Amino acid sequence: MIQSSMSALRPLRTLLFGEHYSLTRFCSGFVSRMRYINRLKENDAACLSALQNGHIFLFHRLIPLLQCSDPETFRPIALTYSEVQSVLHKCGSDGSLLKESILIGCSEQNHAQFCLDVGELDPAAIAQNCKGTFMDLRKAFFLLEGAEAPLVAKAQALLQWHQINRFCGATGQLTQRNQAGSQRACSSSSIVYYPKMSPVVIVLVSDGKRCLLGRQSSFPRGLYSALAGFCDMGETLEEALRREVAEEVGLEVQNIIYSSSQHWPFPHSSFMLACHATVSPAHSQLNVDHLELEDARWFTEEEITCALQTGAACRAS
Ligand SMILES: NC(=O)C1=CN([C@@H]2O[C@H](COP(=O)(O)OP(=O)(O)OC[C@H]3O[C@@H](n4cnc5c(N)ncnc54)[C@H](O)[C@@H]3O)[C@@H](O)[C@H]2O)C=CC1
Ligand SMILES: [Mg+2]
Repeated sequence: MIQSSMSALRPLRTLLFGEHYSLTRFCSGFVSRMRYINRLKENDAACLSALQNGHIFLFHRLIPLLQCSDPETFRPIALTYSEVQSVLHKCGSDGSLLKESILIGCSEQNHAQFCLDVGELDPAAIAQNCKGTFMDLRKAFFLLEGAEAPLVAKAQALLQWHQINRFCGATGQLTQRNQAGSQRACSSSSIVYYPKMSPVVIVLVSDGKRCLLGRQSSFPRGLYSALAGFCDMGETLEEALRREVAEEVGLEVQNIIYSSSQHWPFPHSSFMLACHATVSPAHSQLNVDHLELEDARWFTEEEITCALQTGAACRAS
């Protein structure tokens, strides 16, 4: 009975996951990778050994080292420990810098992944030795392969967090990081600091036919975006969303629906929580706070589709 129901499932499995699908491997691969990363965060010796067998992504003053396969596609360069050691030697460093690498993940091939900022060394020499280019993440972000953009963003965010959290806020003493770089601790106050993200709500408000987009004066010309704002201490997601929309465009929204979330590295790690919300057409008159937004407008679906298709600036009629 069990056997026959299992074999009945086989075509569906193949359809969903391909010929080489194996339930055991599929589940345990993810679980074991997550447990492995967790163990490396807690065990300095294991983390150091993983670094020696892992892959390292280089940054120079928070700018990632990338390889351009064609003008439209960039990839971060995964180097082995010995490759980085050799590049550092060629650039006049003794290689001790390698211990400052920070754990960022684990590849599907079970290689621990690290990032390292070589900010004290000559970027041109590093780039030449690695056959890559240091490229500002804001420019490269949308040209990176889908799965690699979050990894590079996470690496940059962690490197930045370490650079600006070297001292304990209570004692002013230098803090010490663990080998993985997943925390910093002050030996005087015993405070442990963890990498921080600021929660931000981003909301697409609709009146049933149109949706509301706004722009800050700092945005590139012609760029409009869904409204966004930082959550205040003590607020729920819904309270932050209602307050931000009220502050920025003077509307009271209803029917808040959570959609998805994303880490956003610029300028200092935000945790973006995306929602949809509505206002009734009778209450859609905008009262824009021009201290916060340069402009906000209602856009029709056709206007947005047209702007997305042409890549042109989204302009209201
Ligand atoms: N449509 C948008 O505005 C988009 C925003 N983002 C991200 O969301 C973030 C928040 O959006 P904004 O409209 O700028 O926020 P906002 O509407 O809350 O205004 C920013 C102001 O909030 C204050 N603030 C409160 N908590 C803060 C914190 N933890 N960190 C920094 N400032 C804080 C500061 O005075 C700052 O000038 C942006 O920094 C950006 O990274 C991303 C995509 C689109
Ligand atoms: Mg805002």
